[in-house]
Amino acid sequence: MKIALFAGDGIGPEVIAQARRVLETLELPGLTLFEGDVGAAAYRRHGHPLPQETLAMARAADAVLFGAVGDFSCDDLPRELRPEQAILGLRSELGLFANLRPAAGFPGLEHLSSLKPEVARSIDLLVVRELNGDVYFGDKGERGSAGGREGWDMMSYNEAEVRRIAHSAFRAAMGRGKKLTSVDKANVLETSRIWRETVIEVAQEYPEVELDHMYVDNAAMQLVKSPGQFDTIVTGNLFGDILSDQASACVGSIGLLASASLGERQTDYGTFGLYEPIHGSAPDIAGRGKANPVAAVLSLAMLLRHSLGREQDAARIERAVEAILADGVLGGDLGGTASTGDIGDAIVRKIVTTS
Ligand SMILES: NC(=O)c1ccc[n+]([C@@H]2O[C@H](COP(=O)([O-])OP(=O)(O)OC[C@H]3O[C@@H](n4cnc5c(N)ncnc54)[C@H](O)[C@@H]3O)[C@@H](O)[C@H]2O)c1
Ligand SMILES: CC(C)[C@H](C(=O)O)[C@@H](O)C(=O)O
Ligand SMILES: [Mg+2]
Repeated sequence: MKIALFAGDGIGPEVIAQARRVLETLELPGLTLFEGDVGAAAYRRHGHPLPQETLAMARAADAVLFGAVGDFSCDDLPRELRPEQAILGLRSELGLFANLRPAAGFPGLEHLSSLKPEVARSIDLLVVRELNGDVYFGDKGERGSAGGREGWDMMSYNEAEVRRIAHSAFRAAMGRGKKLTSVDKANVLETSRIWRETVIEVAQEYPEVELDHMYVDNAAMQLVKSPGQFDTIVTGNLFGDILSDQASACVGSIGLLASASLGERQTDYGTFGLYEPIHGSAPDIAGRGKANPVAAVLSLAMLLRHSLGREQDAARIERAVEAILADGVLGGDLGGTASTGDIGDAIVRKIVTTS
């Protein structure tokens, strides 16, 4: 079993260090870890945010655990050299089109949500975000116009792209509450019209799943008004990016939400995937022990479940995280005083003492 660790920039290395400690606590037999450079760190060392060696390491691994990329010092670089291209490049080069972003309340943390506790308590949803298409990967550029320089980004989805993410979402919904909400902007966008029609077509193959459709503006509103109505949400790359950050504040903090990015490649142990917190490199708190490592640790749990077939180890980690949060081991993002290392310590201790 091979796991590639790409820590990246800002708080990436801080949270990945804690996830690594948790992984090492499990003492999995036959596990090899590799470390690769991504993001601004890779740009400084190799002149590129996603060096060929890193991509090759990802391809040779059974799974990738990713921290975060992004550094304001790189804001003026051409787009293809910006740190964010590392994660975008990995997602597209590795064919990771299905991004699973679960958001569920943690018992005892309801009062720390941005919502009323009784509303926060009802959250248990999964955002299935398409990750290889949309305005992210369409043609883009800058051109002259009567109004001065004009930036443009092409938004598109074809039926094949929508069909494969719809299948992923319907399958995910089958394993959950059998309710799927497709989020689009079909009242305005042609892209969304094709999206909606294709999702309806795929739905024929999943008669047990109740499907509904919601415009993204309404979905953003419903997510804070009554998030308990959502079970599984399927949406495009851009809408999924935005709604998942919003869902994290409904749960309590962006430092809590994990993600899995999956494609079609199967390994000896499961489905190849890349796992990362939904948050970024958080330059405002980087290097000060203030980052919440829970999202990275829960991303490790998802990795063990989906890519290594180790459900019991995944569940052990998730139980430990829930327990330490209920015990009140909270970082600054949740109004507490625990440092990144304190939270990692508490998770490791909980795993060891409850096994
Ligand atoms: N997948 C990724 O690597 C990824 C994801 C999002 C943003 N980014 C990049 O990260 C950089 C910063 O972007 P941003 O500020 O918009 O988003 P961000 O997610 O890095 O931070 C948003 C806010 O949440 C806080 N936060 C984030 N993670 C936290 C954690 N684990 N614990 C406590 N607080 C946390 C930050 O301090 C900040 O106030 C940019 O360069 C952006 O492109 C990368
Ligand atoms: C860093 C950026 C390219 C990325 C995205 O937009 O997908 C991030 O916001 C995320 O959610 O993983
Ligand atoms: Mg994002």
